[in-house]
Amino acid sequence: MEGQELPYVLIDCIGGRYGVYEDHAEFLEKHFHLITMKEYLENKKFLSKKIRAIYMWYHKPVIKEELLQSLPNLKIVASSGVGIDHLDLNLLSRYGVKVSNTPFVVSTDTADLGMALMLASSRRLVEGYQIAVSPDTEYFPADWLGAEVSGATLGILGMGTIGYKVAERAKAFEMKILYHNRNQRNKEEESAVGAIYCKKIDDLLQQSDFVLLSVNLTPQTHKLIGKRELELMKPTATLINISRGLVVDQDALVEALQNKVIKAAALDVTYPEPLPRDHPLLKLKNVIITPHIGSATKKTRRLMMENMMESIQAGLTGLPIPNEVLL
Ligand SMILES: O=C(O)[C@H](O)CO
Repeated sequence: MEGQELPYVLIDCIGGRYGVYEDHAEFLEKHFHLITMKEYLENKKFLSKKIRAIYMWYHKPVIKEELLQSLPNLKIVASSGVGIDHLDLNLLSRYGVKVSNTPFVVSTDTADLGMALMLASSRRLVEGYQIAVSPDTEYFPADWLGAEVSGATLGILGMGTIGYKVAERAKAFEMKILYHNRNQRNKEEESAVGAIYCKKIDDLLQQSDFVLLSVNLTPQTHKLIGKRELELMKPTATLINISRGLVVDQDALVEALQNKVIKAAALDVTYPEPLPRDHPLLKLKNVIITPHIGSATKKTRRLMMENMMESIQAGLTGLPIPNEVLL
């Protein structure tokens, strides 16, 4: 409203790999007074009482207790994306700070990426590209074959919104779909996509040609896939991870890939991100890695920003917060 001061909202920075996009910042500045971390640190005395919300774009700024102590009027943290493993919800709740995320707008793109990774890995797109552009390689190497996706068995670990969207896509590829959910079995969704519920993860691992991880990272799913689980998979199977790197024991994965315990891996997430340049996963031919781009399309990132803006506005005016994350 005219004459009224815009609410002060803390962001990490504008621009760069994890910074708020410039066009998003331009839009947000119509509604908020954006303060970067740098500005905040330079003028802490004045700003600490002013800031009422944090706009947390790609897990930044990092929120530690010290920051919360210095922001007495902080009401809400709006976090981009669906995963909230980077937030200490108990700590935030102790400081009376509400949290929101953007779960629904990211699911379609993330599911698309899961399919893209499965297809790229099975049909060896990255290697194929290298063959096509390399002047020295034989153009159609005789024994250079991929594996078929259509008709193969896909095991989805974590049939939430993203997992379900992967299943819808896999159905169109005539795949046999298995799934496992720790907590709920959804019979309606299951029959809509023709998926078969596996009560035991082990059954899913043993039967799948592709195992796709779309679980949240929680203490229960931390390193859910380790040496034992990899050994249960078929030697011809591929592991696809669109959830969080820490859902997989990465050392065990490297070993399994080097020793051909499983055939391949296609990963949008690792730990750390990015991997150190000399990491063994970057040297293996049977691995495809993308830089955590599940939601990285123009439209989705814009929707995420709009969701976050709406949550902050609701949080600051006492209205119900869309996509509030409850403890
Ligand atoms: O959780 C998500 O939506 C993305 O992986 C970014 O954190």
